[in-house]
Amino acid sequence: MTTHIIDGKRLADDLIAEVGNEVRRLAELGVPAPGLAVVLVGEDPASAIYVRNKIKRAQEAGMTSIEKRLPADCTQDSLEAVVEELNQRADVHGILVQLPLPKHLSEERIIRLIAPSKDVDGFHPENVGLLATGQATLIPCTPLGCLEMLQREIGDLSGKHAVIVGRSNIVGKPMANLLLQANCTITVVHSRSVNGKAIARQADILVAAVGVPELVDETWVKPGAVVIDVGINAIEKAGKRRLVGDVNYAKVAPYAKAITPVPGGVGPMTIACLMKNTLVAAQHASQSAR
Ligand SMILES: Nc1nc(=O)c2c([nH]1)NC[C@@H]1CN(c3ccc(C(=O)N[C@@H](CCC(=O)O)C(=O)O)cc3)C=[N+]21
Repeated sequence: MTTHIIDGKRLADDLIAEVGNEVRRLAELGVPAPGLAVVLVGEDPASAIYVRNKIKRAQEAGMTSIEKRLPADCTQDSLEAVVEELNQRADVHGILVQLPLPKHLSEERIIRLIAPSKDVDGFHPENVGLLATGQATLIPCTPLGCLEMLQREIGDLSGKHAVIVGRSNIVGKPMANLLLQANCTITVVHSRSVNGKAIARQADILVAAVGVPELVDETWVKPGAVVIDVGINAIEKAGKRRLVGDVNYAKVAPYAKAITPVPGGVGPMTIACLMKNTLVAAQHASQSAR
């Protein structure tokens, strides 16, 4: 059996090109360019790299982008003031506040403050509720990218047993809702599950989103499963920093029908879906302005 390696980088390039075409088509109709605002609190170098990447991709897709930086010790009020200003701005259609925030700030309050129509992460409780009831327009970027890859790989997902490892608000839970919408049978396993490995081994679709480097090895995987690795963990190996997923790629790949690599899998698709969501938010804004 040859394993298909899902090329997230190429799919992301394709998706961003599609978004770019739509942005240009809208420009010809006089619709202003979609605008994305990224808010970064603190100086974490990894976060700074992601933010730079998001800004670069937005420009590639013909969007405008602004970056707001606040010091790591900023107050809740000062961050809230930035979000409120972005909520008001007509040229900003998407707002992303890079998470996690420093401990002294309330993520929950910030997420609730972002206008739901500009919440391109899909984290606001209103958007979470719309996703859970099948009415979503802004769907969390990572699960959306995973769904896109699964549909390209498998086609119709109806009746497939999807096991999601991890229950975070940003990946595990929305992934479960999205795959349920796509008619999968869903199991979510997590740190308190009894024998999660045996459950994972029943999966046609296995999504690993726990943030534990290389947790999932071949003993977790049914031969022929499609494996999606959401983890992006920086580890030291032989004195060098490198990125690994939540899946032990070398051990799992020979058994999988298809698998996403790290890097070059879910990560680039997450950013492409952010661009897609920003376009969707801008389209809605221009429709409601008419
Ligand atoms: N409000 C919010 N929304 C997010 O979507 C969000 C966030 N906060 N905080 C941080 C995480 C992380 N994240 C990544 C996206 C793409 C790559 C990515 O493209 N990674 C490349 C590798 C990049 C490298 O080499 O370091 C890859 O997997 O191929 C990584 C990480 C989005 N996040």
